[in-house]
Amino acid sequence: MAAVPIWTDLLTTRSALCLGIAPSPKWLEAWRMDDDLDGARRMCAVVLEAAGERVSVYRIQVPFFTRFGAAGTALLREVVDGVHERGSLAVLDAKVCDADDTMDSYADLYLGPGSVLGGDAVTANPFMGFAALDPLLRRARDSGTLVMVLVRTSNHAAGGVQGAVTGSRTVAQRTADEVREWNDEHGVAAAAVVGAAREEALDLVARMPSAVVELPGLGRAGRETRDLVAVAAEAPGRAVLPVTTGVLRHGPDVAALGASIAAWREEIGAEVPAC
Ligand SMILES: O=c1ccn([C@@H]2O[C@H](COP(=O)(O)O)[C@@H](O)[C@H]2O)c(=O)[nH]1
Repeated sequence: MAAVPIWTDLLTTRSALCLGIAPSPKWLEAWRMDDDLDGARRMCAVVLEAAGERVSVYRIQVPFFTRFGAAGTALLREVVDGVHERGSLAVLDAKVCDADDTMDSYADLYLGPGSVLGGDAVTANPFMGFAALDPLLRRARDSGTLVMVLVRTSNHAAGGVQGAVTGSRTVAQRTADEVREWNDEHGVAAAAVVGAAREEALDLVARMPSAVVELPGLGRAGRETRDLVAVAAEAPGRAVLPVTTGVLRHGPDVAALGASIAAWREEIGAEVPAC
């Protein structure tokens, strides 16, 4: 079964670059903007103006909006609408984790045009067991959206849990296999976050042949762009390469941000083959 067509179309025609939108206290201070709702609104407007239609996907950090309460949630919806006006897709990075009908309520909040926030994907944590994600995955499938399951994250503490061996596989490998099985059985709605180093990432991506895979790490110290591009090359039309720090550090100047986005596109685009 193939990856979701709209994702493949955008990832191949616009490049695999995904831009992070993160109106955090840290970035608002660095951009000399007030750490309040107006500051967050200004920052998002600058990011969207600089990137325009040059990125296929925006990864929006949900807590940096919801920390402002109901008004922050409304701003988040405005930003999702702005992403859609640019013909791009919005990943809502909320890392949800729960079970049963609680997951349905997360779908009501995050997934699809009829939801509160209108996202095209939401990130989800499988720590309660992969089967606990099922209600969210079904809602994603029925709304043409994706659940990006944390298969292997890039933070330093992740290895202790995700690298632990259960039977003959690591937890990350087992989760990757569960992503594949879900897509094979129910239709493609399970995507994956794979923030591992090159060899481990290659193995995990190969285990999920139909899944969209987000490969974090671009622009981070200690991560080589060529390694990420090599992994993305094994997942043509379904690899998403997010960058946040590597672009936002050039802000708030719109031209400098735009130049950085163009440079990242070139750096990854030339080497990621189309389908
Ligand atoms: O494995 C993961 C998955 C998500 N994140 C998130 O990324 C941002 C940092 O983005 P950069 O593009 O690296 O600047 C961070 O806020 C996490 O929420 C991650 O770090 N690792």
